[in-house]
Amino acid sequence: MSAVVVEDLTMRYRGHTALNGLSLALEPDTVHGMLGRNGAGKTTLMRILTGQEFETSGRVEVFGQPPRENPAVLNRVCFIREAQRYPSNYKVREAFAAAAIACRNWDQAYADRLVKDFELPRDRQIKKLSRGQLSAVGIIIGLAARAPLTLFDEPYLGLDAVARQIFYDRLLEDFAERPRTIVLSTHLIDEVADLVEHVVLIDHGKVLMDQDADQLRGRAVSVSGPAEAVAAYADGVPVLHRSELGGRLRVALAERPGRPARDVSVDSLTLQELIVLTTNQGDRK
Ligand SMILES: Nc1ncnc2c1ncn2[C@@H]1O[C@H](COP(=O)(O)OP(=O)(O)OP(=O)(O)O)[C@@H](O)[C@H]1O
Repeated sequence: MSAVVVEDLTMRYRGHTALNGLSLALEPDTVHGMLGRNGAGKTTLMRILTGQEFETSGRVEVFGQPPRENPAVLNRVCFIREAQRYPSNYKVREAFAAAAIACRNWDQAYADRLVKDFELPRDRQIKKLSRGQLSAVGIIIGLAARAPLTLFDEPYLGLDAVARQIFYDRLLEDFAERPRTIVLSTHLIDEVADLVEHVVLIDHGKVLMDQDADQLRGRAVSVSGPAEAVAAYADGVPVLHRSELGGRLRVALAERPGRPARDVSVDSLTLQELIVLTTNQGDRK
């Protein structure tokens, strides 16, 4: 059974459609990357999945039930947002104490290890933390909560590269021992390219791409060379982008067609390049 099923989901705010007939199924025990441009609808979708917002229309099920005002679902969900707020006078350790009460699967020993990894000052007031330290608080709560559905919405604003790597490493280690359904929304696509198992690309409130990462890795290519040779090589394959200069042609292809001629060069596209090209192509339609 899918962990999340969304069918024809629409969310309209006054005068604006944030989700526009979006359909999606997320497999359980998988790390999903949720990608898309600013304003694509990612946060709105996550807010609906976690019962913080109610859809205008459509079907939403999390673990087989609608999340709306449903403790049986919401007790199994943890949502960490970019600008997570805590009561302003809380100290770091008090935020964790509150999370321990709210989260059924909370692992305090694991939270303590993560506090050391991120070098967080436990006794400091949350409002005095640096931007990155504040993000680390959310990440620790999201990991130590061990919720069956954990959603991280751009969780690492201000977090330095070392701390981001600690997050990715701990997430993978913990996921290997305790598989659960994780949704990670991020704009740092290449950083998470090896971490995510499944990629969902949202654009203008719809799903533009919904694929296993393994199928995407190394599949899309950039091809360049003499225009005629490249055109012959690319024949019949979906073209994501095309540019021609002085008899030389460069195309980005959604799939690698096979062995190229000797004067045609073929390079793999990164996940980020593929996402950008696919989004641009979607926007042109
Ligand atoms: N409460 C609201 N009232 C009106 N419009 C809203 C509201 N919340 C979100 N929107 C609009 O809905 C669209 C989707 O917003 P959303 O926050 O879901 O995007 P996002 O994909 O998470 O973007 P980002 O990557 O910038 O965080 C945006 O155009 C946003 O301005």
